[in-house]
Amino acid sequence: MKRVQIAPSILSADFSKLGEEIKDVDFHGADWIHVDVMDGHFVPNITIGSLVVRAIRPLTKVPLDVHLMIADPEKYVPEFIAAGADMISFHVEATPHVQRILHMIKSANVRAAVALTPATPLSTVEHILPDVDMILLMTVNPGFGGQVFIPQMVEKTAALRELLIRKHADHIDIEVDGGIAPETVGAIVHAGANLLVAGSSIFGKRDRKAAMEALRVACPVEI
Ligand SMILES: O=C(CO)[C@H](O)[C@H](O)COP(=O)(O)O
Ligand SMILES: [Fe+2]
Repeated sequence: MKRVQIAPSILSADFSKLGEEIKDVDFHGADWIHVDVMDGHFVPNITIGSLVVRAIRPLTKVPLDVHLMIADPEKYVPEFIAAGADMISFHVEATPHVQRILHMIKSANVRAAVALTPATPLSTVEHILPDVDMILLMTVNPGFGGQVFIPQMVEKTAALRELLIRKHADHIDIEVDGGIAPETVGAIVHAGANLLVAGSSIFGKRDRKAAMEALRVACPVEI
Protein backbone atom coordinates (compact mmCIF):
# COMPACT_ATOMS: atom_id res chain seq x y z
CA MET A 1 0.00 0.00 0.00
CA LYS A 2 1.18 3.53 -0.76
CA ARG A 3 2.33 5.79 2.05
CA VAL A 4 -0.55 7.94 3.30
CA GLN A 5 0.23 11.65 3.49
CA ILE A 6 -1.53 14.63 5.07
CA ALA A 7 -2.10 17.95 3.28
CA PRO A 8 -3.56 20.61 5.61
CA SER A 9 -5.71 23.03 3.59
CA ILE A 10 -5.04 26.68 4.44
CA LEU A 11 -8.63 27.51 3.45
CA SER A 12 -9.52 27.09 7.14
CA ALA A 13 -6.41 28.86 8.48
CA ASP A 14 -6.37 32.32 10.06
CA PHE A 15 -5.40 34.48 7.06
CA SER A 16 -4.35 37.36 9.34
CA LYS A 17 -1.36 35.21 10.38
CA LEU A 18 -0.99 32.84 7.48
CA GLY A 19 2.79 32.48 7.81
CA GLU A 20 2.52 31.35 11.45
CA GLU A 21 -0.30 28.98 10.55
CA ILE A 22 1.79 27.30 7.85
CA LYS A 23 4.83 27.02 10.14
CA ASP A 24 2.61 25.40 12.78
CA VAL A 25 1.50 22.51 10.53
CA ASP A 26 5.00 22.28 9.01
CA PHE A 27 6.41 21.77 12.53
CA HIS A 28 3.83 19.06 13.23
CA GLY A 29 4.66 17.02 10.16
CA ALA A 30 2.46 18.16 7.26
CA ASP A 31 3.51 16.36 4.08
CA TRP A 32 2.00 19.01 1.78
CA ILE A 33 0.38 22.44 2.16
CA HIS A 34 -2.91 22.47 0.21
CA VAL A 35 -3.78 25.83 -1.35
CA ASP A 36 -7.37 26.31 -2.62
CA VAL A 37 -7.65 28.78 -5.49
CA MET A 38 -11.25 29.79 -6.31
CA ASP A 39 -12.38 32.32 -8.90
CA GLY A 40 -16.05 32.99 -8.12
CA HIS A 41 -16.88 31.59 -11.54
CA PHE A 42 -16.06 27.88 -11.66
CA VAL A 43 -17.08 27.76 -8.00
CA PRO A 44 -19.30 30.20 -6.08
CA ASN A 45 -16.50 31.56 -3.88
CA ILE A 46 -13.35 33.66 -4.29
CA THR A 47 -10.16 32.89 -2.34
CA ILE A 48 -6.55 33.57 -3.27
CA GLY A 49 -4.26 33.69 -6.28
CA SER A 50 -0.65 33.20 -7.30
CA LEU A 51 0.55 36.22 -5.26
CA VAL A 52 -0.22 34.33 -2.06
CA VAL A 53 1.49 31.17 -3.34
CA ARG A 54 4.57 33.29 -4.11
CA ALA A 55 4.44 34.90 -0.66
CA ILE A 56 4.21 31.64 1.30
CA ARG A 57 6.72 29.72 -0.82
CA PRO A 58 9.82 30.89 1.13
CA LEU A 59 8.20 30.21 4.52
CA THR A 60 8.35 26.41 4.41
CA LYS A 61 10.14 23.51 2.78
CA VAL A 62 6.88 21.55 2.72
CA PRO A 63 5.75 21.21 -0.92
CA LEU A 64 2.79 23.30 -2.07
CA ASP A 65 -0.22 21.43 -3.47
CA VAL A 66 -2.19 24.00 -5.47
CA HIS A 67 -5.84 23.09 -6.19
CA LEU A 68 -7.20 25.31 -8.97
CA MET A 69 -10.98 25.65 -8.86
CA ILE A 70 -11.02 28.12 -11.73
CA ALA A 71 -12.39 28.41 -15.25
CA ASP A 72 -9.86 28.33 -18.12
CA PRO A 73 -7.01 26.95 -16.00
CA GLU A 74 -4.64 27.03 -19.01
CA LYS A 75 -4.56 30.84 -18.75
CA TYR A 76 -3.30 30.81 -15.17
CA VAL A 77 -1.20 27.65 -14.81
CA PRO A 78 2.04 29.46 -15.90
CA GLU A 79 1.75 32.02 -13.10
CA PHE A 80 1.25 29.31 -10.47
CA ILE A 81 4.28 27.44 -11.81
CA ALA A 82 6.31 30.68 -11.61
CA ALA A 83 5.01 31.31 -8.07
CA GLY A 84 6.53 28.03 -6.86
CA ALA A 85 3.78 25.39 -6.87
CA ASP A 86 5.13 21.84 -6.47
CA MET A 87 1.91 20.18 -7.62
CA ILE A 88 -0.99 21.70 -9.57
CA SER A 89 -4.42 20.16 -9.91
CA PHE A 90 -7.14 21.59 -12.15
CA HIS A 91 -10.69 20.41 -12.77
CA VAL A 92 -11.53 18.32 -15.84
CA GLU A 93 -14.94 20.06 -15.83
CA ALA A 94 -13.25 23.45 -16.32
CA THR A 95 -11.50 22.94 -19.67
CA PRO A 96 -11.62 20.96 -22.93
CA HIS A 97 -7.77 20.94 -22.95
CA VAL A 98 -7.01 18.51 -20.13
CA GLN A 99 -4.06 16.69 -21.67
CA ARG A 100 -2.50 19.89 -23.06
CA ILE A 101 -2.55 21.48 -19.60
CA LEU A 102 -1.08 18.35 -18.01
CA HIS A 103 1.83 18.59 -20.45
CA MET A 104 2.20 22.31 -19.71
CA ILE A 105 2.57 21.52 -16.00
CA LYS A 106 4.85 18.48 -16.40
CA SER A 107 7.17 20.25 -18.82
CA ALA A 108 7.93 22.68 -15.97
CA ASN A 109 8.88 19.73 -13.72
CA VAL A 110 5.83 20.30 -11.52
CA ARG A 111 3.61 17.38 -10.50
CA ALA A 112 0.44 17.38 -12.60
CA ALA A 113 -2.99 16.38 -11.35
CA VAL A 114 -6.61 16.42 -12.41
CA ALA A 115 -9.53 16.99 -10.05
CA LEU A 116 -13.06 15.58 -10.31
CA THR A 117 -16.16 16.94 -8.61
CA PRO A 118 -18.39 14.28 -7.01
CA ALA A 119 -20.71 13.87 -10.04
CA THR A 120 -17.91 13.57 -12.63
CA PRO A 121 -17.37 9.96 -13.76
CA LEU A 122 -14.00 8.21 -13.66
CA SER A 123 -14.22 7.64 -17.42
CA THR A 124 -13.06 11.27 -17.86
CA VAL A 125 -9.55 10.28 -16.72
CA GLU A 126 -9.35 6.68 -17.93
CA HIS A 127 -7.48 7.54 -21.15
CA ILE A 128 -5.02 10.09 -19.79
CA LEU A 129 -3.49 8.05 -16.98
CA PRO A 130 0.07 8.13 -18.43
CA ASP A 131 -0.05 11.93 -18.15
CA VAL A 132 -1.07 12.31 -14.51
CA ASP A 133 0.83 12.05 -11.23
CA MET A 134 -2.20 12.37 -9.02
CA ILE A 135 -6.00 12.34 -9.24
CA LEU A 136 -7.96 14.50 -6.80
CA LEU A 137 -11.40 13.18 -5.96
CA MET A 138 -13.59 15.82 -4.37
CA THR A 139 -15.47 14.30 -1.46
CA VAL A 140 -17.66 17.43 -1.17
CA ASN A 141 -18.82 19.82 -3.87
CA PRO A 142 -15.98 22.30 -4.42
CA GLY A 143 -16.26 25.87 -3.19
CA PHE A 144 -16.22 25.88 0.59
CA GLY A 145 -14.44 24.37 3.56
CA GLY A 146 -16.23 22.70 6.43
CA GLN A 147 -18.78 20.74 4.38
CA VAL A 148 -20.05 17.25 5.10
CA PHE A 149 -18.21 14.31 3.49
CA ILE A 150 -20.28 12.60 0.76
CA PRO A 151 -20.28 8.87 1.69
CA GLN A 152 -20.72 7.61 -1.90
CA MET A 153 -17.20 8.90 -2.57
CA VAL A 154 -15.82 5.85 -0.75
CA GLU A 155 -17.16 3.63 -3.53
CA LYS A 156 -15.82 6.04 -6.18
CA THR A 157 -12.37 6.00 -4.57
CA ALA A 158 -12.34 2.20 -4.49
CA ALA A 159 -13.39 2.10 -8.16
CA LEU A 160 -10.59 4.51 -9.08
CA ARG A 161 -7.97 2.44 -7.23
CA GLU A 162 -9.24 -0.70 -9.02
CA LEU A 163 -9.06 1.12 -12.36
CA LEU A 164 -5.47 2.23 -11.66
CA ILE A 165 -4.46 -1.32 -10.75
CA ARG A 166 -6.16 -2.73 -13.86
CA LYS A 167 -4.40 -0.16 -16.07
CA HIS A 168 -0.98 -0.78 -14.43
CA ALA A 169 -1.04 2.80 -13.14
CA ASP A 170 -1.14 2.11 -9.43
CA HIS A 171 1.77 4.52 -8.86
CA ILE A 172 -0.75 7.38 -9.30
CA ASP A 173 -1.71 9.06 -6.04
CA ILE A 174 -5.37 9.45 -5.11
CA GLU A 175 -6.03 12.62 -3.16
CA VAL A 176 -9.35 13.10 -1.39
CA ASP A 177 -10.57 16.57 -0.49
CA GLY A 178 -13.53 17.67 1.59
CA GLY A 179 -14.84 16.57 4.96
CA ILE A 180 -11.75 14.49 5.76
CA ALA A 181 -11.68 14.00 9.53
CA PRO A 182 -10.95 11.18 12.00
CA GLU A 183 -14.51 9.87 11.40
CA THR A 184 -14.10 9.57 7.61
CA VAL A 185 -10.42 8.76 7.18
CA GLY A 186 -10.68 5.03 7.85
CA ALA A 187 -13.11 4.18 5.04
CA ILE A 188 -11.52 6.46 2.46
CA VAL A 189 -7.95 5.20 3.06
CA HIS A 190 -9.21 1.62 3.05
CA ALA A 191 -10.79 2.38 -0.36
CA GLY A 192 -7.41 3.43 -1.75
CA ALA A 193 -6.86 7.14 -1.08
CA ASN A 194 -3.31 8.01 -0.02
CA LEU A 195 -3.26 11.82 0.09
CA LEU A 196 -5.61 13.38 2.61
CA VAL A 197 -6.58 17.04 2.39
CA ALA A 198 -7.88 18.32 5.70
CA GLY A 199 -8.94 21.92 6.29
CA SER A 200 -11.40 22.37 9.12
CA SER A 201 -10.35 19.16 10.90
CA ILE A 202 -6.83 20.63 11.30
CA PHE A 203 -6.92 24.45 11.03
CA GLY A 204 -10.38 24.54 12.57
CA LYS A 205 -8.91 23.08 15.77
CA ARG A 206 -6.82 25.12 18.17
CA ASP A 207 -4.28 22.34 18.78
CA ARG A 208 -2.97 21.38 15.33
CA LYS A 209 -0.57 18.81 16.76
CA ALA A 210 -3.50 16.94 18.36
CA ALA A 211 -5.65 17.38 15.24
CA MET A 212 -3.00 15.85 12.97
CA GLU A 213 -2.32 13.09 15.48
CA ALA A 214 -6.07 12.28 15.57
CA LEU A 215 -6.02 11.83 11.77
CA ARG A 216 -2.94 9.60 11.98
CA VAL A 217 -4.44 7.46 14.76
CA ALA A 218 -7.70 7.03 12.82
CA CYS A 219 -5.84 5.98 9.67
CA PRO A 220 -5.93 2.21 9.09
CA VAL A 221 -2.27 2.20 7.98
CA GLU A 222 0.68 3.82 9.71
CA ILE A 223 1.45 7.44 8.71
O1 LIG B 1 -11.13 22.22 -2.09
C1 LIG B 1 -11.70 22.50 -1.06
C2 LIG B 1 -13.09 23.07 -1.08
O2 LIG B 1 -13.53 23.19 -2.37
C3 LIG B 1 -10.98 22.35 0.26
O3 LIG B 1 -9.68 21.85 0.03
C4 LIG B 1 -11.73 21.44 1.22
O4 LIG B 1 -13.04 21.77 1.35
C5 LIG B 1 -11.02 21.37 2.55
O5 LIG B 1 -11.83 21.80 3.58
P1 LIG B 1 -12.50 20.79 4.66
O6 LIG B 1 -11.44 19.79 5.05
O7 LIG B 1 -12.87 21.72 5.75
O8 LIG B 1 -13.68 20.14 4.00
FE1 LIG C 1 -9.01 21.71 -2.15
